[in-house]
Amino acid sequence: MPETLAVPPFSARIVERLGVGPASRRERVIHSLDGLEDAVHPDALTSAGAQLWQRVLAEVPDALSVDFLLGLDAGGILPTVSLASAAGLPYKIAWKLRLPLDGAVRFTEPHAMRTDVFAYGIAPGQRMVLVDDEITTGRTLADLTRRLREAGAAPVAAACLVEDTTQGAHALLADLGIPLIALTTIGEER
Ligand SMILES: O=P(O)(O)OC[C@H]1O[C@H](OP(=O)(O)OP(=O)(O)O)[C@H](O)[C@@H]1O
Repeated sequence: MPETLAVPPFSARIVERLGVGPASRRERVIHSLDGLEDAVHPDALTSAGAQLWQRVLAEVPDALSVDFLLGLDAGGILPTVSLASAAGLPYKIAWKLRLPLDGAVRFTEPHAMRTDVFAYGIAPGQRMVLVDDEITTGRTLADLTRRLREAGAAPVAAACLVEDTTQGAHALLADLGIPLIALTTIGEER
């Protein structure tokens, strides 16, 4: 019996991609289907955040010293809140919304209908862990990483609930010096 991880249904794209990879991998994330018909117990959210934070700390011990978590609108919001709660760290959300605020870090989500995303209130020297619900190509987090660095900030790692390992995200982010830590994966084992 494979380990079942609590992954509330934050993104329709996760559900769409459950057909990727061997059945044993699907069983590990099948819990994400629970929320399509049944209400999700809040313990699932708490558990997902706690498990993911333990994995982040195992790979990036200095993650505890970051200034905040930076999550992505929209699917990344709930995992960011649950991870921040587990970590005891503050969080910010990068919004798909242009607001009349100075100094926004603008980055691109290539596949989205609204491609422009804005991280507000980023200051030089700030360190952060990036958070999203599911990572497919990794191109969104790669562009965010580059733009944050241009602004003088320092992303140190990325955390997600589900990584599709067929799309090269791990290698793309590793090339940028960003370890990608996933609660679970779909697709082939790395
Ligand atoms: O690894 P990538 O290929 O860059 O894709 C990852 C992004 O795709 C999803 O967002 P999406 O816009 O599909 O949904 P959302 O707005 O509901 O978060 C997901 O939440 C990530 O932000």
